[in-house]
Amino acid sequence: MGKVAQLVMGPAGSGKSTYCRTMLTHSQSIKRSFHLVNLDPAAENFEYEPTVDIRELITLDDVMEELQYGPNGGLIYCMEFLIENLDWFEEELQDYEDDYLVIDCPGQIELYTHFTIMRQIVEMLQRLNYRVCGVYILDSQFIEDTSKFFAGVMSAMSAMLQLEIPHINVMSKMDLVGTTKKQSELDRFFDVDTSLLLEDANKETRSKFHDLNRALVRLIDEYNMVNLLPLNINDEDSVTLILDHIDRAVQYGEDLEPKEPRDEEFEEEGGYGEMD
Ligand SMILES: Nc1nc2c(ncn2[C@@H]2O[C@H](COP(=O)(O)OP(=O)(O)OP(=O)(O)O)[C@@H](O)[C@H]2O)c(=O)[nH]1
Ligand SMILES: [Mg+2]
Repeated sequence: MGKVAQLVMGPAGSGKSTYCRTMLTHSQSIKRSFHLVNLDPAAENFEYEPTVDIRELITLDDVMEELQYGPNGGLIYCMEFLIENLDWFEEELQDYEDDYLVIDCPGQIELYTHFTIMRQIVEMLQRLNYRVCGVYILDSQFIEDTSKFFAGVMSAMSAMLQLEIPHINVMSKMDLVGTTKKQSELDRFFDVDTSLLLEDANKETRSKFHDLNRALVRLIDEYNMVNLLPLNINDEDSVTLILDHIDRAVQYGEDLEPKEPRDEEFEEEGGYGEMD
């Protein structure tokens, strides 16, 4: 089946760790074996024990205490330390020959805009024959207004351009907007109609910014940022849909041989009717 890794990125607090937890729960219900990899040196508790954990190499608390770094500088220090010790990471991954990783990343936006750290991690995974899919999590507050939406989309786009891997964007915390926004307002962002976006953006900004709005909308059109998938952690279908997109992006399972059912399984399951 080959090796697959979801690299879960996004701004601080956007719901990356919750997404990873939701994916792991989902994987159990569909009987796939996913491994959680934690790359956040400041992470606290996990419901699922990470299979690989950067905190075994370095923790943010130690860096802040011993080197007197602040939290943001300290985090970048930790990630650079990981890059200097990529052989540690490689060794930790060696045991997993044919596997599926869900990699929880830190929320420092700098990692996705101008540092090359994530790119180096992707290159290492590719060297180990992982097919990597970028999963960029934006939370639903980014659809509160058009300028926030632009800001979110720009950050997702910079990650996408920097990493050059199959990429999907997920809008998390949709359970929080369900009741407050009308479906027609939501469609504007999910099934992006850029002319409506431009209209809204122009209403929200002074006229000297209208050219900029037009340029941003054109960029969204050209890079096909329309692909924003809603995640409602209480709705299994939304998780299934996201995983389907990722499967297609990394061509998961395309190299699988069709399986013959064993006789007893076949009978228990009631013949061909129940097979998947
Ligand atoms: N209602 C709701 N709350 C969520 C959802 N996803 C995350 N949260 C909450 O948002 C906060 C941040 O979620 P995390 O999953 O820790 O976000 P993160 O992106 O991993 O955060 P950092 O690692 O600190 O960057 C927590 O209080 C979560 O409980 C969601 O889908 N719905
Ligand atoms: Mg987190």
